[in-house]
Amino acid sequence: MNITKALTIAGSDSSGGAGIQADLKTFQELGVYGMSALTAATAQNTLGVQAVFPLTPEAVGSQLDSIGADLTPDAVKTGMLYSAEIIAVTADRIARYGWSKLVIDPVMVAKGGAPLLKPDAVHTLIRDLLPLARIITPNLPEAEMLTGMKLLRAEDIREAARRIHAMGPELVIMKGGHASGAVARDLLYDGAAFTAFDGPRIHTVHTHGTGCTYSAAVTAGLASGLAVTEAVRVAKDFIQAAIENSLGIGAGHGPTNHFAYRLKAAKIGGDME
Ligand SMILES: Nc1ncnc2c1ncn2[C@@H]1O[C@H](COP(=O)(O)OP(=O)(O)O)[C@@H](O)[C@H]1O
Ligand SMILES: Cc1ncc(COP(=O)(O)OP(=O)(O)O)c(N)n1
Repeated sequence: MNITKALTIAGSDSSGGAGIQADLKTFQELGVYGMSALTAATAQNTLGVQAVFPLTPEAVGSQLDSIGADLTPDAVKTGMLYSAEIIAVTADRIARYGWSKLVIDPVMVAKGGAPLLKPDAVHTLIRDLLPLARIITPNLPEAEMLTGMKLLRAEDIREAARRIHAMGPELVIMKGGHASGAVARDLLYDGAAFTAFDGPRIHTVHTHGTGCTYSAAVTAGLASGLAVTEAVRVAKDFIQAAIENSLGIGAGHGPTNHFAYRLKAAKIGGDME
C-alpha cells in the first residue's frame, strides 16, 4: 500500500480547533497520514489564548531530525512558529531534508488578538522561510504585516500578492476571510495570473482555526499529488463545509467542523440514508 504522508510544524491549540490539532484532523479526513513537530503549547479555548509556552529551537530541530531520518513527508506545512530562532531551525531542516512541497501559513495573531509570532521574527520569516515555499497562505492582516501595505481595495490585495511573490514563494494565496461582502474570495497568484476561488460568506462567530484547516487541506492535496488548482479547490470546499456546519461548542469563537466535508461527500455518494 502506498501511504501519503504530510507533516505539520506548528503550535498546539488545547481547544483542538486550530494549530496542530486542526492540521492532523484535516489530514486524516482527507486520507493522508499526519505527522507533527510541535513548536509551542498554547493554553487556548474559544474565548482566547490564555498562555503560550514555546519549545526550545533544539526541541523543534530534534523532532524534525527524527522525521527526516526515517519518514519522508510528501508535503509539509508550517503554522505557528513563534520566534526567529524556531523559524531559523525550521528553515534549516526543511532545506536539509529537501522538503520542497512546502505550504507556509504565516500565522501571526490569533483572531482574538493574541500574538502567535514575535514582532522581531517577521524579518526572519521573510528572509529564511519564504524563499523555500511552494505556497504561502496569508490572511489580509498577515499580508499587511509582510508588505507594510494597507489593503483597502481589490487592487491593493493584488499588489500585495505580487510583492509577497517577489519574496520567494512560487504561489501566493491571499485569503479573504477578513474581507467583507457576500463572497469569501481567495486569490491565487502564480507570478503571472490571478485565479479566484469563491464561496458564500457565512455569518458566524465559529471560525476558530479556519486558516490552519484551510492550509492543512491544501497541504494534503499537494501531498496526494493533486495539481495546485485542484488542491486549492478541494481546500476551499473543505473549509466551506467546515464553516457551514460548525459545531457550536464553547462560549466564544468555536471551532469549525472537520467531519463535514467527508459526511457531505458520503451523502452525495448516497451512503448516508
Ligand atoms: N465567514 C466565512 N465564510 C466563508 N468562508 C470563510 C469565512 N471566513 C473565512 N473563510 C474562508 O476560510 C479560509 C481561511 O481564511 P481566513 O479566515 O482569512 O484565515 P485565517 O484563519 O488565517 O484568518 C479561506 O478560504 C476563507 O475564504
Ligand atoms: C496554536 C495555534 N496556531 C494557530 C492559530 C491561528 O489559527 P488560525 O486558523 O489562523 O485562526 P484563528 O484560530 O486565529 O481563528 C491558533 N489560534 N493557535
